Amino acid sequence: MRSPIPDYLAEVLEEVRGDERGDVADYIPELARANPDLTAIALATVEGSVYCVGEAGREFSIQSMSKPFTYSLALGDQGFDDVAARIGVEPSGEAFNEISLEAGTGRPLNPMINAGAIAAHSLVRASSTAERDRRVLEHYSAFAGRELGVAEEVFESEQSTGHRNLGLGHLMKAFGIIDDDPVDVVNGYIRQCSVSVTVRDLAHMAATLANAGVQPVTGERVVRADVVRHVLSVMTSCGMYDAAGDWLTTVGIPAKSGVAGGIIGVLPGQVGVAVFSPRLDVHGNSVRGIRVMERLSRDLGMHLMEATRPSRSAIRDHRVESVRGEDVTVYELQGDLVFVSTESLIRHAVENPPSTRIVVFDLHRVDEISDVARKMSAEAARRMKLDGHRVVLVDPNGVLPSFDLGDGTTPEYSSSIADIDVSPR
Ligand SMILES: NC(=O)CC[C@H](N)C(=O)O
Repeated sequence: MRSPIPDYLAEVLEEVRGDERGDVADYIPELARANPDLTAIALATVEGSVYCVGEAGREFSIQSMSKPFTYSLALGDQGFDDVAARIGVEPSGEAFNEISLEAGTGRPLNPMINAGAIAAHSLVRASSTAERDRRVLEHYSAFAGRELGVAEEVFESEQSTGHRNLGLGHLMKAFGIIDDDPVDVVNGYIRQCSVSVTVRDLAHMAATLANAGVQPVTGERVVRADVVRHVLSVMTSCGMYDAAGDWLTTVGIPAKSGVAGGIIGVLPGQVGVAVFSPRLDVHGNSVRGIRVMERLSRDLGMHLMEATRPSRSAIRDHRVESVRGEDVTVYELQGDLVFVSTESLIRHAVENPPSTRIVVFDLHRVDEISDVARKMSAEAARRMKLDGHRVVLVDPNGVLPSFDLGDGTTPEYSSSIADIDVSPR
């Protein structure tokens, strides 16, 4: 069988190919030379598979899609508080290159507009500009899972016309937001924007964010999960500049666009997608790219705010079973235990208190137990013990390693229900 997924993506691509609205960016001379008809889509999963259609091997500059990745490096280097002292997390509702800084402090509103991205670049720890450039490039490469390079002609082209960004750099230096030489910092920022990527690279980079910071193919942990959560939050509220609200309602996933025509989107826990097509709308976002994202969101059920069926019930079966002559209550659990599914389990046990001495939680069909679910079940188990029950866990896959019930004791484990020790204690 041939996978239907590339065929589906090809159909989406064909649907937008004829759309000739918008113009390629021309304020960076090198970008004005782009072929406006190129279009490519890539989708990469958190399991490492990737599907590409269109001109997917074509390299183009990452531009502003670099911003979340540099921000993640700065957050890892400096910590949340020190970064927040210099860069806000509020949507600006303004164009990406707006010359606007917070009144009084000179702090850029967020790291997705140029001002904030320049400040974030300056916060990447390094003892020289060359080292900073190298660390940034290595960081992006780790996300992509291959060694990336800089398109020197794009760098030089933007450097020769980057007066607005230089202006922002000087302003922020005057406000003490950046410590280093503003010309060096802005050059470094322009260099990061000039890194060459394909949609395939970008999809893997986005999938690494979707995978809580672990590159799905190489298995490398590139950033901490708490950093990813922070970055995705800021992408959600600020990633599409003055179109962020419209984007969140229609597409509904954290995303970032670049003026070379790329857009990345991240569906946490599932996929990273990337689109490339150089014609831009007035906000500087790819026209065809937006249409592709809208369609994928609709077809693939990607909108984050989709009120889906509540997590599946945790209880697959609740029965009383006889083990060598003794009745035991068995709760057979399933799926991922998160707050709501554990709540429903506890509620069920409160409303229908087990009548047997031994109560068994059979976890062999449970995939994962979240932190809060583990704490809730430990407390519930402790209370069941206080009510006079013996609580036994059947956990052949080791999803719930031994833990303190909160009273200095640990739970009892059994390899199977049939093996439970029913002798009186
Ligand atoms: N939106 C963008 O992609 C802008 C990036 C570009 N390098 C700039 O600073 O103007």
